[in-house]
Amino acid sequence: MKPIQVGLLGIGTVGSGTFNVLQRNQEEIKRRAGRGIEVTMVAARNLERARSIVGDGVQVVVDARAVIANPEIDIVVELIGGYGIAKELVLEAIAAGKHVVTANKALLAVHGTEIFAAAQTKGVMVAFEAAVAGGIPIIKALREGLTANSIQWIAGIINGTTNFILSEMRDKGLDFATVLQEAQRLGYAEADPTFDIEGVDAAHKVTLMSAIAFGMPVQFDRAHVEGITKLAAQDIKYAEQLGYRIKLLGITRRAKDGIELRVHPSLVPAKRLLANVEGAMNAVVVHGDAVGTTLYYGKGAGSEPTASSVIADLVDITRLHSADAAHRVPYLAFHPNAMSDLVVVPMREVVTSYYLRLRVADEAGVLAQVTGLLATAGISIDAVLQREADEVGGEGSTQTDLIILTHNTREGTLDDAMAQLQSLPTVLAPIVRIRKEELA
Ligand SMILES: NC(=O)C1=CN([C@@H]2O[C@H](COP(=O)(O)OP(=O)(O)OC[C@H]3O[C@@H](n4cnc5c(N)ncnc54)[C@H](O)[C@@H]3O)[C@@H](O)[C@H]2O)C=CC1
Ligand SMILES: N[C@@H](CC=O)C(=O)O
Ligand code: NA
Repeated sequence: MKPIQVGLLGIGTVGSGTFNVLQRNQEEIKRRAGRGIEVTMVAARNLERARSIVGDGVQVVVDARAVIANPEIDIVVELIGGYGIAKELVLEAIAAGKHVVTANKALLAVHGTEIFAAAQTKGVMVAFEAAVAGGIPIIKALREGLTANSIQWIAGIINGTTNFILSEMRDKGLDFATVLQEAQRLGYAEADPTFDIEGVDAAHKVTLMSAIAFGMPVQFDRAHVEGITKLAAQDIKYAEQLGYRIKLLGITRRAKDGIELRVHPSLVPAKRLLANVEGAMNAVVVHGDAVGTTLYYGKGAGSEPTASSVIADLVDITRLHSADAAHRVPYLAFHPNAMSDLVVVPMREVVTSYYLRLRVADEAGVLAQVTGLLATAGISIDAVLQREADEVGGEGSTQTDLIILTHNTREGTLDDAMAQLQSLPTVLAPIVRIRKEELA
């Protein structure tokens, strides 16, 4: 089947990430979508810069309307931002019968009602996973995974820029303006960063979540919006001393007489997971009546994390419009004829790091013997801890424990080295081995 053809409007931070990830993972994405997905046309302000990203095989134009007018384009991806030209282009794309994918939460939170109505009339999709919490699939979770629930409340850190600012100020003692500049340099901030620091961006996102969670129209104008600009450093410090962290939260909750919709700095107990979400990371807690509390965590901003969500929407649309209804959503995510015969790696070939505990004779040269043997096997050591003999076996003990953390190594290599260690006369008990995962 011919690849589905995509036109990108705007190729800045998110647009370039979208192009690059689609290129890099094209084969795998095709096997999931059941059909290739190709960017064939890009509208950009700076043609030279755009060409340096997409190369010669893609048509690059200044006029975004030329993309919409191209009958070959199936899906228009709006990555310009703002309420101005972006709104006109989205409505024109819908009117032209194109499906639309957008990361533009500002546009949807303010003009969503009009845009969704237009799309409904034309029978096209408007998908916006990237608009809320960047790379975290929170829209899909709310709309599909939690569909059985009466959602009770949602609370989240949904602006990466402000969370980054709060974290860096607290950890490094840096001042507000310096950290904001860094957030801009890293591509986290909105074109107008007051949207971030005054809580507007978070309010756009919580407005979209409230609509999906509670089945109500988007009502950004009703949201309470407070940012972090009035936060004083000493309050952050005092909160810390009381066992709290201050986070900018977006909250929406089913209340007795309606729905709460609010963004403001909040004290969160330091032991909560949300309190430990640092830097540009986002996290959303959703409480449903059936499932209870669930947590979604990941990168809420940046080029490729946001692109990850844009492309997920492209795959969704491609699947929904596949001719073969039985395969619209493959049972195992990949289409049955695109599965590959990958083997499961035997444990001896797995590469990870290890904690080893050796009960050894408390005599000179044992540590050197053990570490020497590991070095000969090519296993590099991350840390060593030798316990005092009397701590291990009581006063006058002749035994002690040697605890070793290794760097990554092949398990087979470690197995062989462990067998050698075990046979040393100075190793007095079976060696304890626990695998260690950094999970970063
Ligand atoms: N950067 C991020 O981490 C995230 C951004 N978003 C949203 O994604 C959208 C895009 O954001 P970024 O990529 O960060 O912005 P950006 O400023 O890096 O890119 C926007 C691009 O659109 C171009 N552009 C402006 N007017 C145009 C026109 N008429 N025709 C063609 N191109 C035009 C600009 O020259 C620029 O290259 C915004 O709605 C933003 O809120 C959403 C989630 C995360
Ligand atoms: N400016 C936003 C970008 C993602 O939506 C943020 O900082 O979270
Ligand atoms: Na998302």
